[in-house]
Amino acid sequence: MAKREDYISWDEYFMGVAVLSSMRSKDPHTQVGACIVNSEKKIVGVGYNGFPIGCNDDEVPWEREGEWLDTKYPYVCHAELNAILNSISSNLKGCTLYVGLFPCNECAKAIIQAGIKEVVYLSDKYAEADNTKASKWMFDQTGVSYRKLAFTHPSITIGF
Ligand SMILES: O=c1ccn([C@H]2C[C@H](O)[C@@H](COP(=O)(O)O)O2)c(=O)[nH]1
Ligand SMILES: [Zn+2]
Repeated sequence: MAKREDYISWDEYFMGVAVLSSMRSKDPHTQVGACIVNSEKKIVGVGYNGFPIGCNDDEVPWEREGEWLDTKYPYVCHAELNAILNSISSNLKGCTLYVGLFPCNECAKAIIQAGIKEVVYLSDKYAEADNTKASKWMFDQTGVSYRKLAFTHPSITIGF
């Protein structure tokens, strides 16, 4: 019997883990997941956007607009930062980060400082925002490559 031919690629597999992680997010507007992979194609960290451990999910706001302190923005911990902080390895040098949304400037700084060398993303919906432009400038300066996921499987179904 011949081997299966419709298996998913490594990129699809790791982005699939990132997307699955995003399904844990409680953000009603934008759910982001991230998956860090080392040079041996082993997953060393995953994360999603959410409030810090100990912050009550029911008390913190998920608003996007209004007084800054009454929005989610000062409190939410981004998927990429959570993946880095959750990592099982203290050394992320040369790793690739798969993420649903192009990293913001704060995450870009953490990615660079951690030694991650490649970012694979799904959506760049905030490409025109200054913080995304700053991320790309920093990645270009520091040799962190980035590319949009190329896929042959537009959807992956998980059933239980
Ligand atoms: O690099 C990033 C940028 C954003 N996020 C998170 C932070 C928020 O929970 C959402 C963005 O919310 P909007 O309502 O789309 O402004 O995405 C992230 O995890 N990583
Ligand atoms: Zn961020």
